[in-house]
Amino acid sequence: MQVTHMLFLYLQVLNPFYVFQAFTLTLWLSQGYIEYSVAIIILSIISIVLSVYDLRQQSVKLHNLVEDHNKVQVTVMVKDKGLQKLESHLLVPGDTLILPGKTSLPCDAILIDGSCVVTEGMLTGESIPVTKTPLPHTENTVAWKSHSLEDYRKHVLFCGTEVIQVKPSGQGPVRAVVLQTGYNTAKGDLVRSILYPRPLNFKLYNDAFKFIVFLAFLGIVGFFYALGVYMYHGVSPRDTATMALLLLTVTVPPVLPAALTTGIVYAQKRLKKKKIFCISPQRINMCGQINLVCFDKTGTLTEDGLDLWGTVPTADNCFQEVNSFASGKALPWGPLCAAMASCHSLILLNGTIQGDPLDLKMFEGTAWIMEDCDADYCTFGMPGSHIIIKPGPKASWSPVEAIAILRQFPFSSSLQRMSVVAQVAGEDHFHVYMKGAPEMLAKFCKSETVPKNFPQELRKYTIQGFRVIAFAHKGLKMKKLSEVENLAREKVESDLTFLGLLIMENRLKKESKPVLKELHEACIRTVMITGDNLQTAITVAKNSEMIPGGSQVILVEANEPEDFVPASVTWQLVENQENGPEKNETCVNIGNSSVPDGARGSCYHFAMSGKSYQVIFQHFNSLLPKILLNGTIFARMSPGQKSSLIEEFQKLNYYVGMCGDGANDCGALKMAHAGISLSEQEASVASPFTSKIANIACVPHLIREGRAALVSSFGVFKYLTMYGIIQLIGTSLLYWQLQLFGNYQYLMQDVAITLMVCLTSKYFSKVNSIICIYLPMTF
Ligand SMILES: Nc1ncnc2c1ncn2[C@@H]1O[C@H](COP(=O)(O)OP(=O)(O)OP(=O)(O)O)[C@@H](O)[C@H]1O
Repeated sequence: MQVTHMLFLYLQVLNPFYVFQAFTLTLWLSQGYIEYSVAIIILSIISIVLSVYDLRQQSVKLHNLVEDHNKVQVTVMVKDKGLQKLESHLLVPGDTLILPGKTSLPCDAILIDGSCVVTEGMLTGESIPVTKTPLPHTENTVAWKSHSLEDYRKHVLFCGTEVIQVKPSGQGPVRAVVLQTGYNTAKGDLVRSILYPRPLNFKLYNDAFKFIVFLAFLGIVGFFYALGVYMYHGVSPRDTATMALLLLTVTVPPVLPAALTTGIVYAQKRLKKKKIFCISPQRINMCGQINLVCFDKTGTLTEDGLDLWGTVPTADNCFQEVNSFASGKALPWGPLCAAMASCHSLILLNGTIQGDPLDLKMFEGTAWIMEDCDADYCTFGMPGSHIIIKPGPKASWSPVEAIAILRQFPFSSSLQRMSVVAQVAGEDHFHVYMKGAPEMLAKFCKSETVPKNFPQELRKYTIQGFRVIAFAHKGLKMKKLSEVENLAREKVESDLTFLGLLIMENRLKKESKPVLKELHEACIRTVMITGDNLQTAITVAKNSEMIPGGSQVILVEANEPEDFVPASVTWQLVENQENGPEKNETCVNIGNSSVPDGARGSCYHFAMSGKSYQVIFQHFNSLLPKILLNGTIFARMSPGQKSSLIEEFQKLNYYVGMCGDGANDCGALKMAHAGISLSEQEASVASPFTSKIANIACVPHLIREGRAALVSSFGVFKYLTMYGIIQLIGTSLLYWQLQLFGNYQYLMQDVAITLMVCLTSKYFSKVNSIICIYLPMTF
């Protein structure tokens, strides 16, 4: 919807504050305050024009963001008529779209034939290519969304995203069926949440409103006082009424509501210079109130491009020697090397390999190369239109000439794993390779293939802060590609053989430590919410001093109820973990839930996994707030759990900031009072704030500017209300003598003094560091 200038003007003039002002001006004009009234009319016109211009700018920006994808030409398949070109706004759910190549998607659609690679940066802020696969053809009658569980997003092309590559299947062009259009799309939903944000319970606005009501009450008292005085002196009823109404208007300065937004305008300009963009300026004031900031780990606190450290293969169910990458030797050939070379969702785009930074690093580590399937390989008996990988010149010797990646079951944060089906050149059967979070992957492996010392080996690396990925494999007995194409994910991801671990360095960004220190000094709590391993998260938190040296970490583990055993929570000091789980452990059962005595000091930090969080959320809801008061590390959290945690913090009256970089943080970014997405995309609807500089230094900048805006709005508000009360008292005293302030006195007070205070507020609101202050939010 395009909102015109005239509509904005109309809405602005009908604003109760301008209606009140019109009433006041009429009164003043009737009293002969000509110069003063003219000055106020000029100021009001300037103020209305500026706000209309500002609103229109915001609306045009948002409109362009929405409209860009609405004006494309699309090709649809029409029954009995073949292919037809039409304007994208004519699409309706159920149309069959043909995707010829690079294009912007004007609607949400489900892929039914062929696969394609898209960038979803506009929706998620993350600009890495994502592979979309067609909806599998299954015979059952279950709705496709419930059938594919969380995986369904892998088949859906979202409006506003860009298709950068299409891969037709053997059966014709890439086809998708339109699911939703316009405001009903996922993007429309996000835009709606910007236009009509969730009402935020902001104390400043609530208190300001209460104070205005109080001033209005004072005005009414003044009104009756004036009536009394003028009637007592026998003044005509008409003049008495005018004088009484005049006193009523004196108390509430008409510029009051505008004063609350002055700071925001200046703060937004300063943020832009620091490459922090904002699509919801009302949130800036709220940033000043933030007293808890949640951080995602990978890509936010730590570097995105991880460095390879080593691999630990298994043989005969035992871990072997570590192959270190630092030695410079090529990774020796073996099943683990084959898995690393083939289990990823990288794509070849204009000759360069692109995709998830983790996948990129891992593939580089194998020194294999990637090619699109060409005639050569098809002569090997390999099917066409798939990615082919083969040993590069620097790779170690391998008996395998090439591997074709035939099917991908892409990675998702909630699944914590991905798998591929591949075929080795010259072989007539297929292989499944899987990689993912070690704890998750072990669940899909045959237990006898997982080394007995798996937990200890994993802990050995995670305790050093490494990021660990595990690999597994199985052979598929099928002979035909068509059988592979119809395989369900559950069938592929079962009974695997554990292959080993890949260990990656997880280096802190250089800005992380000083920023966390600054936040601590300002008494702002910091919390880590990550999808990574719990021990890795604890180590990173210690290294970054999110958990200061000398503090103790208590591991909270909660177990689901089983048959006759109720749900339980166990507490364990991380330092005591080596002593074995039996020792130093306290069990707390339902009905007897309490936080251990030792944990009440602030130098204790609770750490828990997403699984434990879920159990506590469901079975120990009254215990949750107590844990959250000292909870600092939340690991292996799914995207849904991340946003639920933010909501729980908000219930404890925290003003929560969230800083994240990936698609798995989107829900949490939207839920927080101030979500900051680290993204190269300026125009993203993923969160209210976007920082183009990919480190957490934007957090103190934003809090500082928020506080500056808040302090200046509050200062101007205080000044104006004080000024209103002084004017009420002054006028009341003069009324006693049946006198009034002169025209020029009002002119000086209202225009010269008040206007100056509002306009120069930007100079007294600039702060250079966040200090530990308690902002004056109540009167
Ligand atoms: N491309 C991938 N393929 C397979 N497994 C992966 C991949 N990327 C991450 N993982 C595994 O899944 C886990 C969860 O990933 P997720 O992206 O949710 O969080 P993260 O990147 O580890 O951390 P953060 O939430 O701090 O960004 C990771 O810890 C890792 O073990």
